[in-house]
Amino acid sequence: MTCRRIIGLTGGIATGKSTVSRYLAERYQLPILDADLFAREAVEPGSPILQAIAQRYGSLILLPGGQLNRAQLGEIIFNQPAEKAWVEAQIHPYVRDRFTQAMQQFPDDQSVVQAIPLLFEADLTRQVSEIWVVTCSEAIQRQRLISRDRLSPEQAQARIASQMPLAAKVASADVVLHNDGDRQSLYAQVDQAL
Ligand SMILES: CC(C)(COP(=O)(O)OP(=O)(O)OC[C@H]1O[C@@H](n2cnc3c(N)ncnc32)[C@H](O)[C@@H]1O)[C@@H](O)C(=O)NCCC(=O)NCCS
Ligand SMILES: Nc1ncnc2c1ncn2[C@@H]1O[C@H](COP(=O)(O)OP(=O)(O)OP(=O)(O)O)[C@@H](O)[C@H]1O
Repeated sequence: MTCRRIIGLTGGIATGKSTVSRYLAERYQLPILDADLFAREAVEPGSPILQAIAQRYGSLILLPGGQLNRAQLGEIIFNQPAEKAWVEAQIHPYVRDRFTQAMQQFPDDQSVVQAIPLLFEADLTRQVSEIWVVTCSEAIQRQRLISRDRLSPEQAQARIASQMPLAAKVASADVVLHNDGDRQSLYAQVDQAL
C-alpha cells in the first residue's frame, strides 16, 4: 500500500500559496507542480493560444518582443467576466493536460504538491488527495497584493472579487493555514499539517 499524498494547495490571490510551496520544497523536498507556471507556458511566444489571444484583442496585447502583455490582459479579464471565461477556456485545458503529463514522471509512492489558485473554480479537486487552503483577512490580502504587484486599491479589489469567496474555500478545506501573522507562524502550521 502506498501512503502517497497529493496536496492541492490553494487559497485566495496573494494569501501566501507561493510562500507555502517554497517552504514545502525547501524544508521537505516535496516536488511542486504550479498551475501559474503551466498557464505561463501556455502563452509563450509562438504558441497557438497566444495567437488566439492576439487575434481576439489585437496585437497591442503583445509586448514589442512578442510576449504577452500580462498587465493588459489582467486589466481585461479581471474587469470583464465574459472575457475571463473566454481566456480560461483557452488556457485551462492546456494546464489540465500538463498536470496529467507532469504527474507521470513521479513514482507511485512519491508525494507531490499541486499549487492551483483555481482548484475549486476550475473543478480540479478530484486530482488531489487533500486540499490545503491558505487564508488571511481580506484587509491583509489586499495590502499584500497592492505592495507585491503595485496595483491600485480598485485593481486589487477587482482581482479579489473575481475569485470564489475565501470563506467558501476554507469551508471545503482539509487543512486551513492562517496567514495573518509572520512567516514563522505560517511555517509552524505547515509543519503541523505534515
Ligand atoms: C491575467 C494574467 C495574464 C495576469 O498575469 P499576472 O502575471 O499579473 O498574474 P499571475 O499569472 O502570476 O497570477 C497571479 C494570481 O492571479 C490569480 N488569477 C490568475 N488567473 C485568474 C483567473 N482566471 N481567475 C481568478 N484569479 C486568477 C491567481 O491567484 C494567481 O495566483 C494571468 O493570471 C492569466 O493568464 N490568467 C488566466 C489563466 C488562469 O486562469 N490562470 C490561473 C491558473 S490555471
Ligand atoms: N506571513 C507573511 N508576512 C509578510 N508577508 C507575507 C507573508 N506571507 C506572504 N507574504 C507576502 O505577501 C505576498 C503574497 O504572497 P504569495 O506570493 O506567497 O501569495 P500567493 O497566494 O502565491 O499569490 P498569487 O495568488 O498571486 O500567486 C508576497 O509578496 C509575500 O512575500
